[in-house]
Amino acid sequence: MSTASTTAYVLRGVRPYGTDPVDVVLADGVIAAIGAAGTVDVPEGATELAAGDGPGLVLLPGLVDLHTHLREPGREDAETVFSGTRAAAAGGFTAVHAMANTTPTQDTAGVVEQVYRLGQEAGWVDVHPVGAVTVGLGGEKLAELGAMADSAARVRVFSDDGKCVHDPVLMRRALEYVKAFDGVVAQHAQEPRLTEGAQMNEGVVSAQIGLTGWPAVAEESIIARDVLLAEHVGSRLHVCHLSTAGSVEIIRWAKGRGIDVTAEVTPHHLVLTDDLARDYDPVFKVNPPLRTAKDVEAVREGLADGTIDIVATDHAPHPVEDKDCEWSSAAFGMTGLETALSVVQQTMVDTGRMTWADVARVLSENPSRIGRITQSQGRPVAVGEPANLTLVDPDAIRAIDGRTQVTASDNTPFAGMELPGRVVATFLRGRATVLDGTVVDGTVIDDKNLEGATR
Ligand SMILES: NC(=O)N[C@@H](CC(=O)O)C(=O)O
Ligand SMILES: [Zn+2]
Ligand SMILES: [Zn+2]
Repeated sequence: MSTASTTAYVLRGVRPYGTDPVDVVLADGVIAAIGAAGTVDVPEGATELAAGDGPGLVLLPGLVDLHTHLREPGREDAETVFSGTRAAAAGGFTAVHAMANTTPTQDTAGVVEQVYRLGQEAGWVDVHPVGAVTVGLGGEKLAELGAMADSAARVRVFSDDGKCVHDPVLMRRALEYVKAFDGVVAQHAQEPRLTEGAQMNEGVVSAQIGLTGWPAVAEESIIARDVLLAEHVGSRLHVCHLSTAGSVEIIRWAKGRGIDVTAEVTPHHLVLTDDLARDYDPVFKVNPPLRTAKDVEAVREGLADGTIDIVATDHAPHPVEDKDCEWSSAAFGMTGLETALSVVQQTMVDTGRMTWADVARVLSENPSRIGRITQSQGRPVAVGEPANLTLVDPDAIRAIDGRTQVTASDNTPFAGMELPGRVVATFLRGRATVLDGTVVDGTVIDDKNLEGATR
């Protein structure tokens, strides 16, 4: 049962991709009309959303996250499918890919279908489970990739994220296997031997404060190996959370050679540096680690010039007891769903390096394409298209506070900072999941996901 399509909306004076103001009508789950003020037919009883004073709200295709940790099953104390997807809607997302490092692992058709159904029941965003590459993320035996692909969850993205698929033979087999169903292997690029006991980026800061370093080469050597493997077997590779200047160079080289590789950067790697580790506050402990200012500049440049295809949150919620402890025993990871768009605005749009159309590309169109969900998500803001939309106020300034975020965990590295931009409304197939910057509770099972088996 879906409550979609019952309410019609007219968005007055909004700017698709940041262009000139128009009125946009949403009805029956689709974009019914777009036109100059006063020129479009507004269905009777439609709810009006006005852009207010100033330059007006920016209308984007609903955001798509290729890398979200929802923690269910297994760590419901950190997040559930419900709480994590509610946070995603608050952040402007209409679809997320749920990473496989759950307990039990998302390595069978049964577990991915369970997560897929939980996503439908929650109804906040489309949930696309990622399948594990190896059984239990153990790195020894390929999981049932085909069964997950054929399941109701229709898995296309496979990853042992949290762990690297280190065995080159297994990585090769996985790349070969996923070709049969147009899948992609998303690699967490971390050479395990080079990162034993690693706590933060290896560099000046780690030497000064006495923490074991995670060298850039541990990431870069795996990426270099994997792009060559992908070329050798003619398969598609995706690189998770790329974080170093050298990694950007390797991807640029690989794309120049025609290798079918895509890459993501997280919001935190676009702005934060390893200097933040100096106070030993584990909120800044993450994998891969925060790097240097030079790396931050390189990933921004790579994102602007298209070397890096997408921004993915790597939303990694952890309960207080796993983060509020000594640095060396704290968990790796930070939340990101509710701050991602603001960080991209601050680092890329407000600096003049990207347009809002570019934001739509890196946060919606490209992740949809990589995840093979282009029937339903990352589609143009155009008449007849499904009304998966995000309405942003770029002039708002928000003070970030982990305790008031929608996610069940409060480990945001942006706590205490002010960030530009606020998600005013999010629509999933024409149904508002967020209005006036607040999530709309009382949603019900949404089984209209066109990519799923239940269409
Ligand atoms: N990014 C992190 O630091 N942690 C992730 C795992 C991962 O993305 O590698 C997690 O699951 O907590
Ligand atoms: Zn990872
Ligand atoms: Zn991750």
